[in-house]
Amino acid sequence: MSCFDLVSVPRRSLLLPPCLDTGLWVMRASSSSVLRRQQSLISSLGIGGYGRGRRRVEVKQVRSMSGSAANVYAANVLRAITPSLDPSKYKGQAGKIAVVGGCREYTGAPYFAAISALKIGADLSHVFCTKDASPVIKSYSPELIVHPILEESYSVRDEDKGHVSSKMLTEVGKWMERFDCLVVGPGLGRDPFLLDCISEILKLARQSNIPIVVDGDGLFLVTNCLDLVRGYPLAILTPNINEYKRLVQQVLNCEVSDEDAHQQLQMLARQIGGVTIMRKGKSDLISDGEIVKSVSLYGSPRRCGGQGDILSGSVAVFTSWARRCSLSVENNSAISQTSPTVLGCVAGSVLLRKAAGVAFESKRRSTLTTDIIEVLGRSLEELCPAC
Ligand SMILES: NC(=O)C1=CN([C@@H]2O[C@H](COP(=O)(O)OP(=O)(O)OC[C@H]3O[C@@H](n4cnc5c(N)ncnc54)[C@H](OP(=O)(O)O)[C@@H]3O)[C@@H](O)[C@H]2O)[C@@H](O)CC1
Ligand SMILES: Nc1ncnc2c1ncn2[C@@H]1O[C@H](COP(=O)(O)OP(=O)(O)OP(=O)(O)O)[C@@H](O)[C@H]1O
Ligand SMILES: [Mg+2]
Repeated sequence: MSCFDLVSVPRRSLLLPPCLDTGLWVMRASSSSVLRRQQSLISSLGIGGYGRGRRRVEVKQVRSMSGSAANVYAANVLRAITPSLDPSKYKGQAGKIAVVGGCREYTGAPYFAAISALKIGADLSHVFCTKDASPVIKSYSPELIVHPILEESYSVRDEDKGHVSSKMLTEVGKWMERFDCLVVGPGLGRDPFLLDCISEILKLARQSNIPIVVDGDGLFLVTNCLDLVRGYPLAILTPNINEYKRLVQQVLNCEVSDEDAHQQLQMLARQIGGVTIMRKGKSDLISDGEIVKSVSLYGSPRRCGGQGDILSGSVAVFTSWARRCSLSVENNSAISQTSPTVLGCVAGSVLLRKAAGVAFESKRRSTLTTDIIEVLGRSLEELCPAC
């Protein structure tokens, strides 16, 4: 069964799978309305670029553009896994996300991840952070549920560490089963005691079969202790350029290759036992060791810090939606074999890039992460209208 079968949810069905290698499309219904829908999807993506002195390039032909085909595929995945707004649903059904991160130095990163999850459509978003970071994060937004339970070495005496660690684990444990996805690492810092505690949280999440997006300092931890995620199919690693380099050196014992980027990523994911990895960059490359997908929608030329944090929160929401989709008996026949973690990465990436592009259109050089968060809803609406 092809991955694109997943996007044949009736309300949103448009196309059969693009052959991403050739960029060719096969029409399910040979009607001009399909073409029109295709064009409208492309225009909602805003495919084009912002070269010097150049506005968006209008796309006239789908057939010859394998990059664009991949982007349309990504938008279709997003549309397929995004749940409809059904009045019979109750709070929590659209997702409960928890971000584990936030310390003295970094309070922005966990906030960006957690608020993005809400803006995209999750019902509840929690943050587990250090005691110092908590009042700051709470003051950014009343929407977030903030748990000041983590401690760094400087605030704990050596003899108290065992007790503090088990108390923290008990606290997190009380909530764990309720979460649909965990994001571990944005703004966590690298305090050794804190990272030891995080290892225990990772083990607990794994026992509870909860998807885990590992980002930022969570990747620093996991790269040095791969067994924490090895062989766990619900683990998603989202490395940036530095984090990917460390991962490749540690696991494959070689340098990052841009020529064999797809093969290297696939090999890396396999070597860690089939975790999903999204290598962030000019194109986001995603692999679970079986398949490799790429999202290269143009986005924005601004590289302000925090965009990866938005992405981690988004991937968490879309992964939990994709899982729900594949668990649903009703949809089973139409759902592809593609793992929900890969689908979640694809959807998160296309949305972030679209929103970054929208924000850049108005803010230009002054575009910041908060500007991108502000247009997440509008961007999602353009890709997947609520009604
Ligand atoms: N507004 C906010 O709150 C934001 C907070 N953010 C948060 O920042 C954290 C780091 O993420 P990042 O993306 O800067 O890490 P990255 O590119 O690997 O490193 C760049 C260089 O710095 C160095 N280095 C990093 N940490 C170090 C440490 N503790 N101690 C010493 N060196 C350290 C690193 O060195 P290396 O790892 O190679 O030793 C590399 O040379 C992470 O928690 C992220 O979520 C971001 O999300 C942005 C918005
Ligand atoms: N050269 C680029 N062109 C287009 N998009 C890019 C480029 N580099 C990164 N991105 C996109 O920006 C998003 C964040 O990636 P980035 O590498 O900045 O993550 P990060 O360093 O972890 O961010 P953060 O500052 O939040 O930690 C990803 O979706 C990525 O694809
Ligand atoms: Mg990052």
